[in-house]
Amino acid sequence: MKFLDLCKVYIRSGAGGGGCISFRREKYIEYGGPDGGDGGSGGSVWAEAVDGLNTLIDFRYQQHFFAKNGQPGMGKQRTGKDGEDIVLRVPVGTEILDEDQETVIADMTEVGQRVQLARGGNGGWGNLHFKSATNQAPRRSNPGQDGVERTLWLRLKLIADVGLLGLPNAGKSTFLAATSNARPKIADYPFTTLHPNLGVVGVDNTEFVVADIPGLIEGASEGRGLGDLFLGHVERCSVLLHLVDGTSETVADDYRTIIHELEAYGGDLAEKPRVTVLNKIDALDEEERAEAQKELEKASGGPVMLMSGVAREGVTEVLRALRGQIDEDRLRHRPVQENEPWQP
Ligand SMILES: Nc1nc2c(ncn2[C@@H]2O[C@H](COP(=O)(O)OP(=O)(O)OP(=O)(O)O)[C@@H](O)[C@H]2O)c(=O)[nH]1
Repeated sequence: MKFLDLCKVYIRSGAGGGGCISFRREKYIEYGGPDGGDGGSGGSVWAEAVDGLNTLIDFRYQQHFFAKNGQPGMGKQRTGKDGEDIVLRVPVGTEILDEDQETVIADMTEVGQRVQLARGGNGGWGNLHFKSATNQAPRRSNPGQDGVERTLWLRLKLIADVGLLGLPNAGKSTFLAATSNARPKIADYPFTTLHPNLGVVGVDNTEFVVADIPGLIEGASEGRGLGDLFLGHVERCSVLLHLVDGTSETVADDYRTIIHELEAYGGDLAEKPRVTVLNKIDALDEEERAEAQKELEKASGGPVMLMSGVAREGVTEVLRALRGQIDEDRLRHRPVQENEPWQP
């Protein structure tokens, strides 16, 4: 799965078709009046934010978007055909920038949002339009208006759906590398992850974005360690994935350390839906698994899933659980639709 967050596109709207000069010619009718039709309009170029996309990869394969010109007008008062519009389908969170890469033309933040990037040229008037009391046989028509050509940049700012939490060495980078396109550094020492890594994760033909947050340590919310810097990113996630290292002697304490940090940070972080996972179960036998799971369930007061990022055991189940939470969150935050019955 590839992932791209900046790309250049060339767009051009269609020119309008020219107006037509023509006169009615029929048997037994002398001096038939003007009957030249107008040109059709050129196609416009639009951008539309759509659901279910989270990369700009398609724009690597196609960068040119030229709408068709309008057709010229014709005799017998026939108007030329309009050029068809072109729509660039972009993921939600895409910014459209001018050629300078600085001026933001549009920020596509909502599904269905549509912005016109280049307007198609108007069609020219045919000579029928120029008929007047003093000029019954005008030999005049207008050319169509030119199309507009632009170079634009698309920049995708992904907002992570899932924030990965856990003490240093809990296996966050390993999980992200195993499930997504992200290639984080993995090492057997704390704080391998210095910047949040974003990865697009796929499960059951849907995708979502996971952000790896550098290991939280005690006191991170007061600015110690690196964690605090990145808690801000977690704030916008709809669900948190909390990984606990199953090989630790102190799983319950490890769990609480993170929860305390979340509470200390404030906002609604601690109230966010969470999926709690006991990781590295490949290194535990049956009995140790059960014991650690029980301990963690007691500490968290909720269900605990078992997983091994390395052996890929239980990974799909965890991804499905996350997907479920993301969907629930979307339903909760969805704007009320028109005509939707009110529900208390
Ligand atoms: N046995 C076992 N080891 C694992 C598993 N997942 C990760 N590890 C090991 O645990 C160590 C730390 O893994 P990372 O993925 O770097 O942990 P992290 O939570 O991202 O660590 P930081 O980036 O430092 O916060 C590495 O040596 C991994 O090989 C697992 O499922 N089973």
